[in-house]
Amino acid sequence: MLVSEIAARGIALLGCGKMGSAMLAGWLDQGVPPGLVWVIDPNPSDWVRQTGVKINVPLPETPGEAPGIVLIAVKPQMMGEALPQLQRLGNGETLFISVAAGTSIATYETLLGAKTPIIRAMPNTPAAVGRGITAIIGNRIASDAHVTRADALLQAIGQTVRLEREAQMDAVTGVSGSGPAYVFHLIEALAAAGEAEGLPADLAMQLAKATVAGAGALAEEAEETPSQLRVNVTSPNGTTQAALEVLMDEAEGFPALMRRAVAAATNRSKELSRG
Ligand SMILES: NC(=O)C1=CN([C@@H]2O[C@H](COP(=O)(O)OP(=O)(O)OC[C@H]3O[C@@H](n4cnc5c(N)ncnc54)[C@H](OP(=O)(O)O)[C@@H]3O)[C@@H](O)[C@H]2O)C=CC1
Ligand SMILES: O=C(O)[C@@H]1CCC=N1
Repeated sequence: MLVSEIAARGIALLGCGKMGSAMLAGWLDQGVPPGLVWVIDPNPSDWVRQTGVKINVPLPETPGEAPGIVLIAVKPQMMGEALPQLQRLGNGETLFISVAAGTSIATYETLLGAKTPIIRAMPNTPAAVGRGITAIIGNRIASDAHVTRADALLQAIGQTVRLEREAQMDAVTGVSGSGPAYVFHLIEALAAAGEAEGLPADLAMQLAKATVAGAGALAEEAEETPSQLRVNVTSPNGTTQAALEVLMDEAEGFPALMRRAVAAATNRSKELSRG
């Protein structure tokens, strides 16, 4: 299904910051006419302003003319203030898709009505270059056709995966939603370590970025597992082995640290869901 077909009845984007803009860029790239997009955001960026979308224009009131899709991309903390203006589109023809972390389907059903088709989604920021991954799950009202439409719309910014249970969303947020930040921090730390070993800062950063980008591409494209790819780098008693003995330390190494980091993000997502 083409994104431009899905957008035929219009898309309203509530919140057009980093994530909303990444999605908007993906849709426009895929041929969605800007005139079919309503952006609701108090401070749209210069980029959003020059796209030609309708900005802070009242949505049509007439039944049948309301946007077919509302995509919610405000911070969870702003939801109480932002969402009520769209309440009248609940319990109707409009499909709601939310990318907000830690805002449960039940919260939307309370605000919009239990008969509203709702898709909860968790994307990540590589969406800005069309390389995101978004996990999705629908409420009981959402039909296969609704989920397929949401899936196709979110594929404009990368891969999608469908979840079996909403409860999985907290761990998904901890792994892929927040995950890009861990990788960016890895780049920072790798470059800083290179500098500490005497490399100039810009050279260390270039090496670190290209290494992470290249290893990521290889992990996605190669037939071998990441474990085998790691083994392929590691010569017996060589340099990599020396580093991995530090990184794989059971108590203080990378796996233990990552376990704690992902648990912290997952728990924060659960806390946000409780409100
Ligand atoms: N960034 C990320 O990596 C990811 C974010 N998410 C989720 O995406 C959502 C958006 O995050 P992100 O794009 O990073 O945040 P941003 O702050 O970049 O974007 C949110 C936008 O909403 C605007 N806004 C604030 N109040 C209102 C309102 N009342 N009505 C309409 N718009 C409003 C903000 O304007 P202003 O700046 O002027 O306040 C801003 O432009 C969040 O719920 C987050 O959990 C999900 C996955 C990954
Ligand atoms: O930090 C956050 O809360 C959001 C959700 C996932 C990534 N950013």
